[in-house]
Amino acid sequence: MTRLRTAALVGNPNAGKSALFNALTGARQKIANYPGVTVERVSGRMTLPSGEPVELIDLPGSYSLDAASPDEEVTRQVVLGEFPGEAQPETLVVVVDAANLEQHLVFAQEMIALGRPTVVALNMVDLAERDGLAIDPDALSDALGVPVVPTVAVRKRGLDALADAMDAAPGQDISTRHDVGHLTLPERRLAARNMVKGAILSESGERRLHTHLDKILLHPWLGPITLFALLFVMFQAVFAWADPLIGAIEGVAELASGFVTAAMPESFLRDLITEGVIAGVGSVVVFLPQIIILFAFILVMEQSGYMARAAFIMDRLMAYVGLSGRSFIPLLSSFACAIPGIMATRSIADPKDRLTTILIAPLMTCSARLPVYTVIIGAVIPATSVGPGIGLQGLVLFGLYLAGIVGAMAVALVLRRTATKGAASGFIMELPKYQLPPLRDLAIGLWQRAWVFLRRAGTIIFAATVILWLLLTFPKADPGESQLDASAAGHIASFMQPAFEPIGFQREMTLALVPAMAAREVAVASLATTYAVEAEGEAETEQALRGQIAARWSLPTALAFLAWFIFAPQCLSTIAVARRETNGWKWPAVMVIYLFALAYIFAGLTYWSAVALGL
Ligand SMILES: Nc1nc2c(ncn2[C@@H]2O[C@H](COP(=O)(O)OP(=O)(O)OP(=O)(O)O)[C@@H](O)[C@H]2O)c(=O)[nH]1
Ligand SMILES: [Mg+2]
Repeated sequence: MTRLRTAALVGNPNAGKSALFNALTGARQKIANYPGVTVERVSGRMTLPSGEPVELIDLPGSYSLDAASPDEEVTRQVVLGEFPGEAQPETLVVVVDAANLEQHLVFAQEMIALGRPTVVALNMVDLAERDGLAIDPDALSDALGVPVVPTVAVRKRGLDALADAMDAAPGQDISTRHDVGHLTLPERRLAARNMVKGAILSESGERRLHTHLDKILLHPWLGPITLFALLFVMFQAVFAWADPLIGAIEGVAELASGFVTAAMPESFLRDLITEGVIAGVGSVVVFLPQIIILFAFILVMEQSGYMARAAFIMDRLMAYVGLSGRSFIPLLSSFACAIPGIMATRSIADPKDRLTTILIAPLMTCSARLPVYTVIIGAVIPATSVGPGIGLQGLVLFGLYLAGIVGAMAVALVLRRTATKGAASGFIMELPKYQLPPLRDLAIGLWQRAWVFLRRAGTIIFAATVILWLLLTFPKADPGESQLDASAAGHIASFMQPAFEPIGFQREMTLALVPAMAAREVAVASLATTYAVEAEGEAETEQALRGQIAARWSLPTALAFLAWFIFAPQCLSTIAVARRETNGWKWPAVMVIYLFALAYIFAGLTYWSAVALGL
């Protein structure tokens, strides 16, 4: 029996391993312009020019085999053949960044010293060239003692030559390699510097611009101000740009509802479609434009190289609460969704840092909260402007995000003094080059995001809404009784209501909290469906959810509901991932309890102070 030959892509973080992996295997691994993107081993199939199939493994980036963080540990185990159920890969493809060569050659030497068939992919030569840096691959190859192939992973350049070199790799004569196995780290650094010196053909001044950019963006106080301003613009844009589109989608939903009502006879099915599917699921789908705008900003920041700088800036601020800039990227991913955010904590070496980050990740405002926030802000906060180009609604949204961040930092501060006591660990992160975000990657990223959102709407949100609609519709009300009072859902809501009455929640809001455990957006769908069922038979009060809320909720009640959603751990999947990543129920339980407690307390404080202020 012949086993499939395997080759592993290894190298420093952000060298372009996953981009190369995608180019060679046709896969679609996430690539982004900051270190620590890949945190698991991923494999795919490619065929060498000789016709031989090879299993190619993409690994997390690593600075050394003396693994520090869990993702680097994966790399170490796979490379050394210690990964459970997997043989040691025959061929190593060391990916180095031509524009950061000196730093990348340190780990490359460690790989070559293992004495295995090895090929070096001199990647990102386009960026090096753009910077005016030309490297001689042959000189580098002589210095390293292994073949060096220039590549541009994202343009699929140099792939054939790389495949040829991989084909020939098993026949390499290891004995001609310089014996570098015994070198210490400082010696490797020195050797790397000399090798780069010897291999540079020419170097020019294009890098100057980037140095200048960094002087501003990494400046002790200009840097944080820029970051803050950027985030501010992002939240303004979420409202200002999306509003016309949201209005258009709402219009389509109303048309559809009208059409179904006209075309179908009065029936169970018709009510299910108009009240459950169109009112419920539709009320969530209208937020697609906002989700896309938010992610366009985040993806551009990731791809341009700015995000790593933001982490660098945040490092100092985060040190105050006992975290490092390492936690910044997992926390930032949590703005999309806490699940990838919690997964991304695998790149944090210190276990206590990591645990703290996992516990506070749900406080970052995930995109599922956006529909809840926007619908309520749209309903109760007037669309006035409070300054040139500054809308009040965008400001409130920014405030809610900020409240989540401040809450997370406060919790981190407490945790680091109690449950996860320990010294804050240091932070090393290389800063990627600036680049114009490749449009194609942007488009793919946005498409994937939109798809995730729509799939949630079509599956989990749809299912939760239909179940809720059934519970709202049965048992049927007697004449004179309200449908909500008579229904099973109404009984559940009435049962819970005493607990939520004191913090200003109305019964349908309390009810919305139950299905929202499946996914937060369902709170919106649930309110829309409840109002649609209630309005049934009444003189046509057909209006979008925003209008319903504006008519029914007082300002203190609406603000309390917003405050609740800043903190409430309303997402079963996040709890499940926290369990998996912490190997037990203890920490997820701590998380759920503290988050519910905060949600209740802050919703209550908000409600009572708003009432006291006469709002
Ligand atoms: N211009 C240019 N960009 C590249 C090239 N290869 C990769 N990139 C970009 O470099 C960034 C990092 O690429 P990844 O493939 O995610 O890097 P990685 O080595 O897998 O990083 P980790 O998973 O964090 O270890 C992405 O923004 C890519 O689009 C290249 O040859 N030229
Ligand atoms: Mg990767």
